[in-house]
Amino acid sequence: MAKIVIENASVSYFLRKRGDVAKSTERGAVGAEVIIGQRYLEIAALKNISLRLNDGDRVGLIGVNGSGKSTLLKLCAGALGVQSGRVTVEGRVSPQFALGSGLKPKLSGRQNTELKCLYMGVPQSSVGRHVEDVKALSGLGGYFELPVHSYSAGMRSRLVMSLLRLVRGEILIMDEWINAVDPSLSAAVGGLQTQLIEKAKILLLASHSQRVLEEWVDRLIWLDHAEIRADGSLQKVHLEYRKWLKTRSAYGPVKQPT
Ligand SMILES: Nc1ncnc2c1ncn2[C@@H]1O[C@H](COP(=O)(O)OP(=O)(O)OP(=O)(O)O)[C@@H](O)[C@H]1O
Repeated sequence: MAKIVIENASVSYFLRKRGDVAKSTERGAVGAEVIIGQRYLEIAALKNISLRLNDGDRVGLIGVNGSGKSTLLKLCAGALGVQSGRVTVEGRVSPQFALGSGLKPKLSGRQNTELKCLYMGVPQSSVGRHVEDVKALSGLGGYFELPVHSYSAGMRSRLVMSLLRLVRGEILIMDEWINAVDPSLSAAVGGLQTQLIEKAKILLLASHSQRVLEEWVDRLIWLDHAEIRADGSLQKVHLEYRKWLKTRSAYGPVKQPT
């Protein structure tokens, strides 16, 4: 049995105060509230979040930029602690969203893949096989042995997408859908993603794409300014979200009704 239970959890990021901090509390169209403390600026990324994900759940996360989606994914993946509240995770977590982050530009595709194997908990005895699998899927050929800083943007994407080979676990946590660079790879990676999602006991997926959400989830959680604004069926919550988007400006605070 896999489950995630979050009880009244709050997460803040803290930044050292520098310069004219008063301006940093100005409200824009995106992001969490910035609070001026004695020595630090506090960004309140999640406030009093409670939610429960059970075996079989296929859940999407939506919300405008900076509403807290990635922070919630990190919390569920055990990559962040809470300031208050409690998080209980039962089952092995696969944080797919972390695949592209932390690539070392000076290391080769092969060396980066070996490091990711360690991070993803691949047993030592099968690292070699997994690295060869990633190389084959990537189609990078000899470039797999060259430093990542020498790759084109598309080649880098190929490496990142091929790292999907290393993902395993009961709870699949995915950030924005990876956009494939060319059709030959997208078919292979798409197939791999489908297999992973079908095998997963719980899927938690943050995406701005209605098409992606409709394909994979049936429950939707809408985050707004660090809080859960709605949690329900995909159709109902997406409709509410779209209506709400029309009432606000993309550049500044919410429009006043005329
Ligand atoms: N490492 C960090 N240090 C400081 N603040 C951070 C950090 N990561 C996120 N934040 C802040 O926390 C808030 C929530 O960010 P988060 O990345 O969770 O949002 P998001 O909904 O995933 O956004 P997006 O759709 O743009 O990816 C934002 O206000 C952001 O500025």
